[in-house]
Amino acid sequence: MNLREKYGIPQNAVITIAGTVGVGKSTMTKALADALQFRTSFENVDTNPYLDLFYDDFEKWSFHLQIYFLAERFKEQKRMFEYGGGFIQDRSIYEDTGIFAKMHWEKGTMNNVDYETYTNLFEAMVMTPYFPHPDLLIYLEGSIEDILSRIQERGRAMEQQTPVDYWLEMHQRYENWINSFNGCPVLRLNINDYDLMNDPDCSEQIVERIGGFMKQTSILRK
Ligand SMILES: Nc1ncnc2c1ncn2[C@@H]1O[C@H](COP(=O)(O)OP(=O)(O)O)[C@@H](O)[C@H]1O
Ligand SMILES: Nc1ncnc2c1ncn2[C@H]1C[C@H](O)[C@@H](COP(=O)(O)O)O1
Repeated sequence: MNLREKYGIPQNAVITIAGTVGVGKSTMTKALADALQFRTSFENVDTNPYLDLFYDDFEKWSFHLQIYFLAERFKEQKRMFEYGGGFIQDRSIYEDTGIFAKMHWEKGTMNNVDYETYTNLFEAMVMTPYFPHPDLLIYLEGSIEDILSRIQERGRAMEQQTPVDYWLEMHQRYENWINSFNGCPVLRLNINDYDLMNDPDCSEQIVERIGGFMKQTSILRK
């Protein structure tokens, strides 16, 4: 019996991994997809035509980048639906609007007209009964010190040159955002409570928690 069957996780489940930049979403996505034999849906940073430009000039490129991310995530949503689920997704679509677009608008690096155009489009596409929400959102949380050292260790040039205040603000916004998020069930995992790099049993422990949590939330929803 595989881990998915052992812990009663439905074959068609869609699990999305949320959390601030550098917290460990991609690493968790790979580990869970391997453990559950699920497909992955990644953000593709290397082929994103706006990301470098955006980090060089937030004001000029924030609208273009948000539209690009929205289109990419929507296409991924369609792909997951067409396969009939069974996916681990690296970052949820909700973070684009709830964290990034909102933060740039409030900081003045996205103007009012662009923000309104973007939010109207987002709501028309996502906030409808036709949009399938994930079965579970796993929220990865950790201290800002650990997250900054992970961003450093990963070494993406565009992120290294960004002032630390940007990451501090984002970290704070994530905490506020997740406390009021109600788009789907949320399981919080603290990055100090597992060690995907050195502990071979850790994936199974996480799958066990997911299975228990999904069982509990499906009973509560009945
Ligand atoms: N459980 C972990 N323990 C130690 N380092 C980790 C862990 N998960 C991720 N990392 C490291 O932290 C950095 C950021 O991880 P990544 O998965 O790319 O984050 P995200 O996708 O959230 O931006 C990478 O260098 C990765 O190797
Ligand atoms: N919606 C977004 N707006 C601005 N920047 C974004 C958005 N989504 C992702 N990003 C950036 C943040 C990182 O530099 C890369 C990849 O994110 P990661 O958390 O490392 O997977 O894209």
